[in-house]
Amino acid sequence: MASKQLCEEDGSQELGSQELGEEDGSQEPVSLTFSNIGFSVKDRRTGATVQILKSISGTVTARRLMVIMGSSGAGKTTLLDVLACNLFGGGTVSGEVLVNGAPRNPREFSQISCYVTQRDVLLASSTVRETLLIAALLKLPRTMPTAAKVARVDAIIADLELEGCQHTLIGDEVMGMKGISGGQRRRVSVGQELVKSPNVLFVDEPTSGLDSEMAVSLVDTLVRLARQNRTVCTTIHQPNSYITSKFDDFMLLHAGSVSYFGPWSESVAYFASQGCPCPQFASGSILGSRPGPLPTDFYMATLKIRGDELVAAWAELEQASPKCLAALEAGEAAAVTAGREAGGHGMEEPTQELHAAPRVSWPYQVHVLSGRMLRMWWRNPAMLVSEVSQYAFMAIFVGLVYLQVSDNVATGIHDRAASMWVAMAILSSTPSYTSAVIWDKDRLLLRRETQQGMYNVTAWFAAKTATTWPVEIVQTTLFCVVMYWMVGFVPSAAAFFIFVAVFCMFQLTSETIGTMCAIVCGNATYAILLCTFVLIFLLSFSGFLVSAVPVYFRWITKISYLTYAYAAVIQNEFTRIDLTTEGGETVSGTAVYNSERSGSPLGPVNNGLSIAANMAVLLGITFGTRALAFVLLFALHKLKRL
Ligand SMILES: Nc1ncnc2c1ncn2[C@@H]1O[C@H](COP(=O)(O)OP(=O)(O)OP(=O)(O)O)[C@@H](O)[C@H]1O
Repeated sequence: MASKQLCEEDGSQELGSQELGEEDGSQEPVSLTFSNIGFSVKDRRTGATVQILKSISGTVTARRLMVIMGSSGAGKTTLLDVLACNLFGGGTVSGEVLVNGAPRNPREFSQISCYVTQRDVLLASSTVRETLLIAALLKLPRTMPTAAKVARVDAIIADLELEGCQHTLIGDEVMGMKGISGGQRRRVSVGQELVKSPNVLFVDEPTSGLDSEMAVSLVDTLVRLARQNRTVCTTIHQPNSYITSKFDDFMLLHAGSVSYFGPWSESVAYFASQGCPCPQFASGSILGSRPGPLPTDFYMATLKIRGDELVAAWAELEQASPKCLAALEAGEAAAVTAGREAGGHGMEEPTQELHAAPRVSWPYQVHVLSGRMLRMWWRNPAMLVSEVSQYAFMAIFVGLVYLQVSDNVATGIHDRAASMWVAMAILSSTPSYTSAVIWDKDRLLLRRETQQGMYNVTAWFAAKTATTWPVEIVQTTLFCVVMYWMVGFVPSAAAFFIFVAVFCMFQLTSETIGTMCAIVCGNATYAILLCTFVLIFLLSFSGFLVSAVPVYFRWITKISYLTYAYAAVIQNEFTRIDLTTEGGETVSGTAVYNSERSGSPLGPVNNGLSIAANMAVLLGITFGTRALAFVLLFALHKLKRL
């Protein structure tokens, strides 16, 4: 019943043909032909080339469900990655992929195709409904009314039987957020892709983690989608007999090569012709009346024993005659007739012009993403509380160590300077490490969703900055409020606000440095190592230690944000206070800062710039590093190295 709903919707019956018509206009039958596909990577240890896919050829046709099977490690996912233009992390692809007979344009192809990957990459803090709604809001054309987008989400929820958990969080056990089950996650991933009603749908192991009833229902959905003029290619693990009865075309891989490709219905006869009769169908089977293994189970078992032989036989056959392609063409004609008889879409001539629907505007992308990022904070109060209490605890710690510093020259100078230095050491490491760890989760979601064409990487970065920076500023302000008054710095509103402003810029820069390290390294462990190295480097070459820095490293003090931040807060404090000696003599703090008094320890800190000038440079560094982080992100995203 629910399934019917989705079909009707896709047939533009329910939601207004105007809006969907626009989208369906691009829903032309697409056939994907690939020949001699190879994929190789370099072995990290030996440097030798490892051939993962070897000369794979085939066709995926509209209205037919194409299933790729093979043992674990046979190359199914890699083949889907190649066909879906979803390769990350290097490797060399060879061969040719044609879309409706014309060379594939990856950009255009990504707009008409969708890929449900094996691993579900979903935002833990969103509910099922929100996840699908955000996909609909960002993926569907801007000309489509929001009500129609919501209606489509409703239809998908019904079709994938997610009504019962639509308001449940996706969740993440590692984060301590209880959420939906593994099977429900799989369905949400498929639903995210169905939102755009793609022409071509790649699905990697859609049934893994599902019970058999749900697996059948999902495969039924894929068949239905195929019959609606779509090209559907999927890998499936351990299908039951009901599921195999739905297969149209079938490719069997063994160690990166094809051992059979053609209509599913002909596979039994083909294996029999190679001396491997499937017991279930063999006449005079020794199994008698007992049911034999399913053909798929039999093929997998046979490949284990005679895999190389079957691969060689198939290669020979392919060279001799393109039998499989001819068979597929025959199969396609049958499917079209079946589609007509079933009252499906009328047959349209395949076209080579693939139209992309206009995407939603950039500000709208930022708006939707910002909302989602903000929700993440209040949906996960434990995370918010732990962040805030962490800063409060650190501030109390510094405050207690340097509680109410004296105005005595002997200790007052040192304690003020040291407390600020310790605060900066804390506010350089904490936010940078946190952002490096968070990036690890963000990266996968960003990669997946930009690959799905949901939004631009620029929109994500703008939303991230717009939502993270206010939280960072609140945390730093809290830190400063507690520490400033506990340590007993000069009781002046102007001095306090300058102190807060400098520390906020300092903290934002530290956070960006952590993000940059994470973007470059690609994982949190290496990012934290790199971050530690960078921060130690910058801390060692700034402040008190400047005079000890070798001449050839002096340039580092000039670019270190610590130099300017420290000079600003020290100057802000010392130029407003007077200190006293043991003998009761009054010493001006300004004189101490300007080293007009012999033995002043602040000489190396004074960089000759005013407070305003130091703050201006710090502001420039804050925005400069942010811009640099964006350039890095953008470049690695373009190079598919995220
Ligand atoms: N970038 C890569 N670098 C090194 N090896 C790779 C790379 N990509 C894939 N492989 C290797 O290629 C082989 C095929 O991997 P693939 O994920 O395509 O297999 P699969 O058939 O989908 O397996 P499964 O069913 O277990 O998911 C595996 O041995 C895998 O380790």
